[in-house]
Amino acid sequence: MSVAIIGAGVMGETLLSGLIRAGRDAADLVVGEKRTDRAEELRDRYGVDVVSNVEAAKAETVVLVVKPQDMTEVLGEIAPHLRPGQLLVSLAAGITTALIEKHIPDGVAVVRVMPNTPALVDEGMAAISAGSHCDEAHLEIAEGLLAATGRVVRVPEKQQDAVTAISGSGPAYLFFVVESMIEAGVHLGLPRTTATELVVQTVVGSAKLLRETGTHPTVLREQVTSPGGTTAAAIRELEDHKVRAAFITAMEAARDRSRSLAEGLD
Ligand SMILES: NC(=O)C1=CN([C@@H]2O[C@H](COP(=O)(O)OP(=O)(O)OC[C@H]3O[C@@H](n4cnc5c(N)ncnc54)[C@H](OP(=O)(O)O)[C@@H]3O)[C@@H](O)[C@H]2O)C=CC1
Ligand SMILES: O=C(O)[C@@H]1CCC=N1
Repeated sequence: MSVAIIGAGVMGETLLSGLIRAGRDAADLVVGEKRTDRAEELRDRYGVDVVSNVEAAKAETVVLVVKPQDMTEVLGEIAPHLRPGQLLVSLAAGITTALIEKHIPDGVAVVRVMPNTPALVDEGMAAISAGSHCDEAHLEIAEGLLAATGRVVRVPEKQQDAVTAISGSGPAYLFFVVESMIEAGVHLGLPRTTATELVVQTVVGSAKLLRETGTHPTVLREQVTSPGGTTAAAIRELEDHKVRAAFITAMEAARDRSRSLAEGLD
């Protein structure tokens, strides 16, 4: 099964590297990339063929990983070369399957995916939704691609903007918390390297605890919070600074931005 990736930036290269790690034959993968220096880099690094978008559009499965703003231009370029029976998988935030279907021939199936960057270490979280001409076999192909780099769930497409706000952008919020805790450690007088090691291992350990025990995060937080102790003092400050409310409004903003990304594209 041949797979083309059009748009090999951060997310496109993440998917490409995951497919290679998972044992896909580089001979069955092609990348659509215009910049010659980048094409050379990808050829050297992964042993894949780097071709024009038009050439890439001949693959059985074509994965679009360009920015939402570039999507209609790329669709316009490849649409005359797509044929019924192919599968088009879009990883772009905010771009609906209906918008994509307007630009391509009838009979080309579309799957919308929201992945995230932990896919780079095979701990990705991807949510997939079917377009209107998509059957179970198409969904399984898309699932197979994303399962190479982590977990995959199916969601109704109307949930994709919320998914984008939670797991798509989510790694950035956690890195922001990590940065903030490291700065706090430095503020408290710890060497930066020590603060970094303490925070990174605390995040990894806490994530493992959540996943491996399946215990509710509230219970896990209560287990850390000794009566009248240090954690209670810190959590009170986080509540006073409305950090919980800030998370909700931040994710509403991400959801709204996802909804508006396709504005002006038709
Ligand atoms: N980064 C993330 O965490 C996530 C990203 N996504 C989605 O993935 C998509 C890509 O995002 P990201 O990887 O961050 O962005 P990048 O800017 O890193 O990647 C976009 C890539 O598309 C290339 N490109 C632009 N126009 C064309 C074209 N006409 N033909 C071929 N390639 C083209 C760009 O090349 P050049 O640099 O030469 O312009 C660039 O390499 C977006 O739609 C985003 O919503 C989804 C989930 C998570
Ligand atoms: O910031 C963005 O728009 C993309 C989509 C989800 C994560 N990164």
